[in-house]
Amino acid sequence: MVELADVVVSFPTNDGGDYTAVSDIHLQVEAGTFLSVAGPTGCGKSTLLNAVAGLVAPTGGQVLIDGQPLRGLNDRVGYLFQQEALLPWKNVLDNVAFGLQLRGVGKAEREERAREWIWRVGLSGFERAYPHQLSGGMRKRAAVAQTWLVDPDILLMDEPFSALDVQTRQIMENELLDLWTGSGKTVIFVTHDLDEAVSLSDEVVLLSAGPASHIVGRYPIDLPRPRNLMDLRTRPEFTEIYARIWADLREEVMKGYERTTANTADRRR
Ligand SMILES: Nc1ncnc2c1ncn2[C@@H]1O[C@H](COP(=O)(O)OP(=O)(O)OP(=O)(O)O)[C@@H](O)[C@H]1O
Repeated sequence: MVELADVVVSFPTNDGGDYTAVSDIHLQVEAGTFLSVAGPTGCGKSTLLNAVAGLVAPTGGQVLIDGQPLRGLNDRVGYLFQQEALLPWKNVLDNVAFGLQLRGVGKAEREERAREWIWRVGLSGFERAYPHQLSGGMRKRAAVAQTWLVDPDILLMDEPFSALDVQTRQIMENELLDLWTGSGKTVIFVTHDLDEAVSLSDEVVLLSAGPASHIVGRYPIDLPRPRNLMDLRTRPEFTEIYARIWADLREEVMKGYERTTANTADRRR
């Protein structure tokens, strides 16, 4: 289980002060849950993921993994970013196998395991291709294989599909659910896209507008699984829960927007 116990994260500002990004975050994520975090832009979604990854140390409170306080980097997580994570000078096989190479796994074994994952994500035949020779969707598939291959218990995903076109994105979301189903892995998925959050998740957590962003709502998503995302979005149960969360999110988005425009007006004066 991942637990954020009264987590506060502040960053130093250029004028010598502090900016509190998130505050009083109390959240328990049961093992095997698919949880999404949504909220207005800049509210601190990535900061929370970074805290779970151990890339950012909380200024207050703590992150607990199976009840143990996290110190330093969290070696149980795999992190899938929005940005390209593949190394441009390595081919698909070497990119996918890279995590195992870092762990000292021998060449023959890591290549065999990488080939298995390359096949699972539909990239067989492209083992020797370099990232620039692949489409955005194929690069994302390779990154999914790279993350999944090292078999992390916890997957942190920061808007992983946002740069993809709509159709590729839907295909990737479906594939992600297929991979996750039955894996027992805990997923914490950050997205701007409420539609994506509702369709994929067991629960959606909504953060308030920053600064000192906190949790304003937790919404269990009781849609049946397995889900076919191509059909799910037209179902009345989907639109009902979507509309409920959107009403709250919209309020936070407007608050964030008003604060940003007020700050801009102050600076102009
Ligand atoms: N390393 C840092 N140093 C200073 N400020 C930071 C740092 N990282 C994040 N912040 C600030 O903390 C706040 C939250 O940032 P974060 O990237 O977590 O938000 P987000 O919700 O993921 O944003 P977006 O939705 O735009 O991707 C922002 O105001 C950001 O400027």
